[in-house]
Amino acid sequence: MFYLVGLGLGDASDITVKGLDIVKKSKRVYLEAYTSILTVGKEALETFYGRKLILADRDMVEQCSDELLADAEIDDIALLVVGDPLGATTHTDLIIRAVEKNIKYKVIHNASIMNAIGCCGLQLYNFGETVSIVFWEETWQPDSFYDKICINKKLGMHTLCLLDIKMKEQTMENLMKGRKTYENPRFMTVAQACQQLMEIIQKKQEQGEDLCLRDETVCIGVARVGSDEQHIIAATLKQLTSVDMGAPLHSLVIPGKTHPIETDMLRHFALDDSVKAILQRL
Ligand SMILES: C[S@@+](CC[C@H](N)C(=O)[O-])C[C@H]1O[C@@H](n2cnc3c(N)ncnc32)[C@H](O)[C@@H]1O
Repeated sequence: MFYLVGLGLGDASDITVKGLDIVKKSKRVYLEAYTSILTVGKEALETFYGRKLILADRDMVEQCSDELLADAEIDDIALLVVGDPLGATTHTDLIIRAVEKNIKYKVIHNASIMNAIGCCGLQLYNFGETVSIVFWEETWQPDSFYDKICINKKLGMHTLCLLDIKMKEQTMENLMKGRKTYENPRFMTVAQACQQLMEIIQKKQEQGEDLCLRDETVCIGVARVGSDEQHIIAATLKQLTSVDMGAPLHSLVIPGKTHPIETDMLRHFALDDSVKAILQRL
């Protein structure tokens, strides 16, 4: 059997009882560590699970699935994925390859950023399409995520923005060994995402386009959701460009039309009185 086991969002103890049983009994256990991270490294997971884990990089999962799935017809093989195995990260390609090899599979679900984002006070029912904000390079500065945010906003829907992770192989290994020396840029911060959004707004303004986002639009930055160090700040887009949300992972939420209860919750996370005043007028 091939198991995809979700690890949740916080630390080693967020695995489900069912997931832990599978980890303990599986012949090989891989840890997918390139799409997301926990606040603890591989060693802490190994100590908690009481067994060794094999690091699975993007190449192994996407190009060398034969190696990963080897003997899964007869033995139990598990792939651990931070969050939910099918939340935001699509591991469906791996499932398709298992099915094509006549390997049975099971998904053990867990909390995902896709549902835990409810912690910011906005109703999950009212979210539109999730977008990814990628690191800009000198010659590659895509802004299609802005258009999607505008489509959601026009429909009154909130947007969850997942922020880019650029990981070198060595970086991943260091991280998984629990070394918390995060070089920049590796995990996009809320401030970096807001900076890129401000640049897009400025460009659109110069081109005379209608704007769906402004410097003073209240947005919500979240960091390390689901961990003991979870941090949530509601502030204007401009303010968020200089707010330090601390260690990764970060996400950004752009509210659409807010219900009074949602606004009440946002007020609890307001950076200062000026943000509370804007929320009061929504
Ligand atoms: C590609 S998604 C992987 C999602 C994961 N499989 C899940 O179900 O949560 C990774 C992105 O989600 C966001 N993210 C994941 N976990 C997070 C957390 N605990 N706090 C804040 N953002 C998080 C970050 O923007 C990160 O770059």
